[in-house]
Amino acid sequence: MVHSFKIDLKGIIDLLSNHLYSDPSVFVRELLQNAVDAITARKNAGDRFDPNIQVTVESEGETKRLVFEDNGIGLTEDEIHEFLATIGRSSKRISEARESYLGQFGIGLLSCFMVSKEIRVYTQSSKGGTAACWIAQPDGTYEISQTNEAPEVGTRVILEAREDFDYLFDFENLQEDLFGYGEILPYPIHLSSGDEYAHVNAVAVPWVTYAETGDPAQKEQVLAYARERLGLEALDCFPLKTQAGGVSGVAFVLPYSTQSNSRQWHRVYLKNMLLSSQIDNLLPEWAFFVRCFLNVQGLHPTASRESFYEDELLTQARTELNQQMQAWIRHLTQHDQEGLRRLLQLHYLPMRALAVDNDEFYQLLVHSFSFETSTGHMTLGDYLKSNSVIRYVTNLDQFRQISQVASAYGHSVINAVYTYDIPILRKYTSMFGVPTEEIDATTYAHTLEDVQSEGLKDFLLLAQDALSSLECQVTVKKFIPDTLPALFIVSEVHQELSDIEQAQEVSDDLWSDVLEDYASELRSMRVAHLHLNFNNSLVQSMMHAENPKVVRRLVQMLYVQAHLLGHHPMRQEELALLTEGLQEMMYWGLRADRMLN
Ligand SMILES: Nc1ncnc2c1ncn2[C@@H]1O[C@H](COP(=O)(O)OP(=O)(O)OP(=O)(O)O)[C@@H](O)[C@H]1O
Repeated sequence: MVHSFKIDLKGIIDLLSNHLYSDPSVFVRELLQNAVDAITARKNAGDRFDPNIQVTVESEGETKRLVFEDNGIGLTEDEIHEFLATIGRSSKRISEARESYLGQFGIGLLSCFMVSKEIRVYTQSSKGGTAACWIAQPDGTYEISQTNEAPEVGTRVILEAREDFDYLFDFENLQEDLFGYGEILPYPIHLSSGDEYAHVNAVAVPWVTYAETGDPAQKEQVLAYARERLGLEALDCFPLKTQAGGVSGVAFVLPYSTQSNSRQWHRVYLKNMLLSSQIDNLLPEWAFFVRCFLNVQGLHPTASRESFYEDELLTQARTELNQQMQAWIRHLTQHDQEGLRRLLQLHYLPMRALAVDNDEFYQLLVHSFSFETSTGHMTLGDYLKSNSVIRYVTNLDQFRQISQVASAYGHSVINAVYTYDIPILRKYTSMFGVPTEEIDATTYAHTLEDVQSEGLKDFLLLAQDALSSLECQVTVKKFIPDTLPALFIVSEVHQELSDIEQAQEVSDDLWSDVLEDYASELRSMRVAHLHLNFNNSLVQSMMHAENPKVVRRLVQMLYVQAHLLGHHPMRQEELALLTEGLQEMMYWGLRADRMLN
């Protein structure tokens, strides 16, 4: 035996009116949507008329009454029974022109029970016949009668505010809601309450026309709208338009930085009526740096109207939007370098993160990413114009140590210490075949030209002795610039040793002893190098100086100077050398002065 489900009418009405929506003010949306659909239906039927929506608030003692009137198609008595009074039945779903309507589920009107004890409808069909009055109760009963209070053609819905919701019938609240949902509707919405009146959607919205025409001359107006209406000082804006789903709108480039994983909420209208300002499944995931205003004609909203169904059409629309956003970035790379620079500067990290993950994006942007190099700040594109190998260091100290010498040799080295620098540079090899080379200051120093000379032996012994307490090896090499007397290169181990020694200086005895074991192990590795520059005139004079005491002091001072130039932390040893050395040199200066006079 086949049975049919039974329905608890009261329960269903309660569910559909009180528990489907998160916000009671959606009744305004449902009434507005019905008025718009009724106007569309009358137009579809070929009637010529001036569409109009009139909302009036009347007060009677403490009670507030909302009168919502349209001059749309209206309903005959039969249609009232069939559509208005049949839950889940919609005239719009069965219409041939169903795509032109906003509603489809046949439940929206029930949302009025959230705020009103009854729903009263006066309606006159454009097809003629007698006008009818329908009064519905939340228990599922209704009365129907003839009336002479209906509009000439159209429908008037009357709600009486429940006490706890009468604030929703305030002029300001209604104006805000009607404006929010209907700002870009092409039909006039008039609101009046006592002496107050507003033509809610009187002002044309510039982004809607800009989205249609794409006319750059309108851009300033659109940006001004964002500034004044939304408080958004957008960096830029550009139009978006898709075939699939009939999306058209504008993307505003955000003036503040965002996370690459933070999805933006976009304000989306369906057939000119606000669907939601929190739609997040229409734009590609990487659209974190824009906020979009979109008007959609042909995508399918979910029943709660909080998002769109994930169907083929939505996928296609998303693909088109993705391509258009990429095209905009490509346009920047080709025609608006300044705009691109601002965009990359502001959304520095997320743009780089995106490029690492997304090949298309990488190809689009990698040449515009800017890096610090030993020859100044430049984009990777400019770097590659004069470098066939991408050389980079991954440590700031190393960068400081070698950048001076590298530049003099015509090598440009990239300082790749910031987040995503390394993966971005390495990816270049796999994408474009240009080799990358990670450079370490120690190995770089080995490429400097050695000086082989027996005569240097004594000098080197003396110099080495001058630095005996500093775990530093002295060599003589030839390098440019000639003006640079010495280069101090520290390996990672030495760096570690310095850190330990600094920690020892501020530790108590016990802890300092514990650290000492480790420090002495590292000390035995002797991993810091002072490379004296054979090309430098001061070094030349020093090598030929007669007095070993002078040579020792000069070596020590060059050590301290090179140490400082490399931005290495000064330990007590270096500070002591600096103080003693300066004093001694001042003393020598004074003595020389005395001898001359
Ligand atoms: N202002 C109106 N003018 C003419 N007909 C109306 C009006 N309001 C409601 N109706 C009729 O009542 C039916 C039910 O309306 P209701 O708002 O409950 O659902 P819907 O608009 O069809 O769909 P949805 O639940 O998706 O909003 C509509 O299909 C329409 O036939």
